[in-house]
Amino acid sequence: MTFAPDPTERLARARADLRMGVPVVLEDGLVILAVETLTPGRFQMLRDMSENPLLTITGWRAQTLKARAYDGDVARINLPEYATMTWVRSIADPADDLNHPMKGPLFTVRDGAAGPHRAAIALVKSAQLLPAILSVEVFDPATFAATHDLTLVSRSAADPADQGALNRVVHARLPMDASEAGRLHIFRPDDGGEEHYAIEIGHPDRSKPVLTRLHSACFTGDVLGSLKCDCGPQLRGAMAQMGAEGAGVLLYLNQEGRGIGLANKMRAYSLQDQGFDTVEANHRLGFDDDERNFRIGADILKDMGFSAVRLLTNNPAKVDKLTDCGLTVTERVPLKVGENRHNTSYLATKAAKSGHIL
Ligand SMILES: Nc1nc2c(ncn2[C@@H]2O[C@H](COP(=O)(O)OP(=O)(O)OP(=O)(O)O)[C@@H](O)[C@H]2O)c(=O)[nH]1
Ligand SMILES: [Zn+2]
Repeated sequence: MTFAPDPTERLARARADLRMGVPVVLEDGLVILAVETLTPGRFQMLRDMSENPLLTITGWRAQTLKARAYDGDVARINLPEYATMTWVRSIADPADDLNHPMKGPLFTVRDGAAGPHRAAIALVKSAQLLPAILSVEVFDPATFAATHDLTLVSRSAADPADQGALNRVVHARLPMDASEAGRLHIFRPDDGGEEHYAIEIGHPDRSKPVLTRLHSACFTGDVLGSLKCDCGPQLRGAMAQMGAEGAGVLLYLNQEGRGIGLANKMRAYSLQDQGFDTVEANHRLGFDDDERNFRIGADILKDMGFSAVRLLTNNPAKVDKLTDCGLTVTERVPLKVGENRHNTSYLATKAAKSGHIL
């Protein structure tokens, strides 16, 4: 027995380090730095360490930059001699793409293992940073990490499919506008990631399908009343329906911006102001159109004793994911509220490209 953190527990440290610009060491023998938080001092140290540092971006970002992605979902680019911090940043961040479209030629690497780079990209994504990393290889990663007091993580721990289990923390009574018979439950993952919430309304019968909503956090829509999406009215509409029926469960999942985080969502909004739609903006940033993991929702529902749901959604992917996770979705209940002149094209894009039912 030891007090030392296990590989899953070390993930939270690794995410915090990367967000501060501190390198992280992968057990496969890679020292990585997030491009978004790169500092001049550490950039220089990385260059001094190796003749050939690599800059890894996602396949989506490579597509925008017209770079070859031999590894499919990631592209490992040789860091050119002339690369400055500004140049590296411009590879990761599309903010200025339209003014400076030509950044290459970019030489993508074919040899060597892509797996550790894929894990590194998953790690910076889970830290809600731009999906781009700089790396150098080290021969003895454990000694290197110990010598420099860096966090050492295993590739399997960084795999998002292998995320930590959720634990119940507490629940308490919460009277609300939608229903005075409300309870708020808090769930905490054991990998130090975001907490998620379940709002239980009334006393749903566990032996029958429960009216359910999987709501993804949207600070702009839920709190600020943004008109760019339909989240705020959907949140309140779902709660009102549960209140009217006397029972229901709303999962408030902290997966802001379809899982890319608020800062990246605002980067996507800037790109949308340049004329790209919600899906294209995610891709130009290097993300998939939807980075959420709905298994979290399924795990919470099961933990609360529910096995069958009537799901309030216009998104068939949510139905499929819950079904894949062993829940029975007896009905998809449409939730069509909050359309306005600012979000018509956003909703149309979700219907055309993401399979949403209008
Ligand atoms: N990346 C990105 N995220 C967005 C954008 N607009 C809204 N979001 C996020 O999208 C999520 C909203 O999704 P939900 O309403 O839960 O689900 P949905 O997939 O639209 O399906 P419904 O159940 O039909 O509402 C929230 O996390 C928002 O923050 C955008 O333009 N870009
Ligand atoms: Zn929203």
